[in-house]
Amino acid sequence: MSGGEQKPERYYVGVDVGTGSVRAALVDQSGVLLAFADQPIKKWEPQFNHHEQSSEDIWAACCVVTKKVVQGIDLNQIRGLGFDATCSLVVLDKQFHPLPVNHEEDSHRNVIMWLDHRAVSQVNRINETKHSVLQYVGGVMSVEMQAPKLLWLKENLRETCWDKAGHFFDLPDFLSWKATGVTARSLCSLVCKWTYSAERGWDDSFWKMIGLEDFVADNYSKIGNQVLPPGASLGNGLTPEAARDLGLLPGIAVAASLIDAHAGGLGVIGADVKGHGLVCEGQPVTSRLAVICGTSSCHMGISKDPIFVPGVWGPYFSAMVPGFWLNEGGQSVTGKLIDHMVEGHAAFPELQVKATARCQSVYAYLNSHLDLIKKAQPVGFLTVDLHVWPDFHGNRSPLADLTLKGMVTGLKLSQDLDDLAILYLATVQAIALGTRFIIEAMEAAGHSISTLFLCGGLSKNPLFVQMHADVTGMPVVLSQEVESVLVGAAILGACASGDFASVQEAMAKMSKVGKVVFPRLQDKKYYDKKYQVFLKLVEHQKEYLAIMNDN
Ligand SMILES: Nc1ncnc2c1ncn2[C@@H]1O[C@H](COP(=O)(O)OP(=O)(O)O)[C@@H](O)[C@H]1O
Ligand SMILES: O=C(CO)[C@H](O)[C@H](O)COP(=O)(O)O
Repeated sequence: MSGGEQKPERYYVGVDVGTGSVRAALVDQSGVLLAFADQPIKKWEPQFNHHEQSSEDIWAACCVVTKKVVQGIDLNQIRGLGFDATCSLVVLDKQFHPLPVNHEEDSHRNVIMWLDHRAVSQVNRINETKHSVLQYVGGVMSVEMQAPKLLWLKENLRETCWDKAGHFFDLPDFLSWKATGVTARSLCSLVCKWTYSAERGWDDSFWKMIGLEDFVADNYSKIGNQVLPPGASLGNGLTPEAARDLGLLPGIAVAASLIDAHAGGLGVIGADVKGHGLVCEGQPVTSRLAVICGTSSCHMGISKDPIFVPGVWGPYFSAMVPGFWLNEGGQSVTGKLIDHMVEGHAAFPELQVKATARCQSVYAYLNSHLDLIKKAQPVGFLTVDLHVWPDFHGNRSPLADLTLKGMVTGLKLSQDLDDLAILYLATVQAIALGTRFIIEAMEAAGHSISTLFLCGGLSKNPLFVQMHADVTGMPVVLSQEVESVLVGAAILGACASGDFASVQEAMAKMSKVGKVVFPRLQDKKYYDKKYQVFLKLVEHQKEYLAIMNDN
């Protein structure tokens, strides 16, 4: 806790539910984190591509971390509470009790996680309709969105789940309901994951066409017919029951929520960049791309007018920054891919022992190991003959092809630590090359991006950050607060409290530039060649498929 007599008197609590853990922070009016706590959450993978969680487990973790960050604080000084979360699907019955989303009928597991790919046949059928709502999700609906998952539940768990269901929530909206008892949904979740339009509302013809006419018949009461902008104050604020659970006072303002990537965007994109030598200083905010890198990476670009980017989600109106359109590019697994590559390598046990002996994370150890083996050359040059295509969980953007697979070329008959470190480097580079691929698609459609604003767990990795700068040729801005997603959640609480007149005002006051990492332009030629190979990899993958499918 920071001391001093000038302590601001108004605090906000931000709660961020990621894929692997729940985090909370106590944040002051200038966006400084005064306390932080985190807690892992449970995940189940009962079969390949099925990923489930428990809303009760998640809420319990929210309570643990919130109680921790407000310890020792005069609770009267806490003015507002904001939640963000992954865009997972929570299913409750008519009495708001959890319903099973699995064949095992385990009602504890009532959340289909965002990365769950069970609804492939459903999403293919939805895309075949070519309905006009698909224009607003990049032209192709993702299996990670809610409509295919809902259809899967109707087709596969009719009696045990679908017929009993009373409420389908996006996880961010579940949390605000739990805190306030208000079932209103956030415009962010409904627009980005449920095909709701900020201008036109629900499109009856879409739900009828895909076989979910049930929602139309009951006026969308199960998926939300009251919609509020993120940061709007909900009902009478925190209920006495939720206040007891969270260790806060009843009645404090609770905001309509955001999806986690969008909260990260709010936490970083509005910062005052004066004095950092950044080209975006003289440019509109639309020249900034927020990249939120955790289990997945999300590339959030805003525009004054709608921009249709094939394979990039959106354009979504007012889903992140009010009054702006949002395009959201993404890579479904990034942090998860790095962990997969590192943990699956034969030298991982040796890495763990050595990193533990030095009291380092495995990533910090690998980064210093790469520095040792690179000798005089730049570290990135160690992968001259090792290339990775990172779509181990399909391509979210800009190809929007969930059938794509990962590729590695340049393997040797070696399984030592050097080999692991270089494979890790090639994976990090592949993720950065994927970001470049997304940026090029966004620019080809009309965006003009000059600067990246990175946050999320992977932004703590200096190699990941430098590779994003080198591969894209753009400066990367890191925020003063590493946990910028939590600043975004706190901005919501601050807006709900009425202490700021608008989300824009809160963003300008609460997000701050920390460090800027510039690209090593002298290495540009090398990364241009790596990018050329990168694009060839997917071309070749498609060729292999065509050969194998040829009768
Ligand atoms: N200190 C660190 N150094 C390097 N990478 C890290 C660090 N902490 C987390 N990561 C990476 O970030 C990922 C998780 O990011 P996080 O934002 O916590 O995810 P989520 O929000 O999805 O729960 C992990 O998969 C890991 O690869
Ligand atoms: O779809 C998304 C945002 O629209 C995110 O990928 C999803 O919410 C998971 O986020 P994270 O990788 O931070 O856990």
